[in-house]
Amino acid sequence: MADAVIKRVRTRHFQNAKEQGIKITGLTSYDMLTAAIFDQAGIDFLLVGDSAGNNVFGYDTTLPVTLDQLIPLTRAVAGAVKRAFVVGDMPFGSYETGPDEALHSAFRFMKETGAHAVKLEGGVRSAEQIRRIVSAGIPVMAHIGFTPQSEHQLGGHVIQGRGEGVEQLLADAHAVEDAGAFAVVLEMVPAEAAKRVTDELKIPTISVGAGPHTTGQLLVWTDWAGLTQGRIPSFVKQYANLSQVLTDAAKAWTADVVSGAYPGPENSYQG
Ligand SMILES: Nc1nc(=O)c2c([nH]1)NC[C@@H]1CN(c3ccc(C(=O)N[C@@H](CCC(=O)O)C(=O)O)cc3)CN21
Ligand SMILES: CC(C)C(=O)C(=O)O
Ligand SMILES: [Mg+2]
Repeated sequence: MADAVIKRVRTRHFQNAKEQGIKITGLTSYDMLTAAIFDQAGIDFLLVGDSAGNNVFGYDTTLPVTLDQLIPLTRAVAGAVKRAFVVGDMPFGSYETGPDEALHSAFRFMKETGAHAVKLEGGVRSAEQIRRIVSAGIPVMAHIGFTPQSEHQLGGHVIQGRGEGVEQLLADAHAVEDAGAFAVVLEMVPAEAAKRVTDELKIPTISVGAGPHTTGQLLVWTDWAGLTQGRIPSFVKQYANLSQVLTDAAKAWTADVVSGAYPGPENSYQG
C-alpha cells in the first residue's frame, strides 16, 4: 500500500487495499526509535503488541502484560509516526469480562496514547466487546486463529483452522466482521484456510503465519530483524541480523576501550 500521496493511513486504506488487491504491511513496534524508522520506510501499520511481554519486559508469555505497561509504549510509538496507522493491543485481562470493561480499556488507549485503533483477541467470544468499542467510534482490529493470550487453553503454539477447525475459524471471522471490525489478524492458520476466510469476508485479512493469500502481512519486528534470542516461529523470515550487528559493535568497542583506542581526542573535551 506504500503510496506517497497518502498522508496518513486510515481504515479506508485498509478497505481499499482489499478491494484493489494491494498488499498491506505491518510490524510490531514498542518504542519511538523503531517506530520512526518503520514509518519512514513505508510500513503501513505498527502494532504495539502485547508481545512486548516477551520482547521488552522479559516474560515467557504475553499473559502478565498490563494496560499500564502498554500505554507508555503506545504513546511513544504514536508520537513518532507521521504516516503509519498505530494499533494498541488490548492485553489479557483488559476486555474479557464484558463490553463495558473492553470499552473502558479502549478509551484508555485512545485518550492516553494517540493510537488510531485497538486490537483484541477472540472471534465469537469477543464479538460483543468489538461491537461496543466500534459503537463508540473506535476502530477495532480483530485477531483469530492462534490467540497467544489463550495458549494454555489451546495447548501451546498450535496451528488453528486445520481440518474441522476451519468451521470455527470461519465462524470467528464472520462474527468479527459482523461486529464491525475493520480488519482481522489470522495467526498460525494453514494458507488455504486463510484464503477461504479472505475470500468470504469483505474486510481485509492480515496474516501472521497464515500464508500469502491474505490482504496484508504482520510480523514481530524483533523476530524479523534477527534480534529475538532463541527459537523463533517458523513462519518468520529474517530480514536482518541485529543480534550479530550489536554483538560485533559491543566487542569492537570493548577492544578499543581496553587498547586505549577509545576515546580518541575527537571524543574528548579539551581545555
Ligand atoms: N517474539 C515473538 N514472536 C511472535 O510471533 C510472538 C511473540 N513473540 N509473542 C506473542 C506471540 C506468541 N507467538 C508465537 C510464539 C511461538 C510460536 C512457535 O514457536 N511456533 C512453532 C510451532 C509451535 C511450537 O512447536 O511451539 C513454529 O515453529 O512456528 C508461534 C507463535 C506469536 N507471538
Ligand atoms: C503477533 C501479533 C499479532 C500480536 O498480537 C502481538 O505482537 O502482540
Ligand atoms: Mg498480541
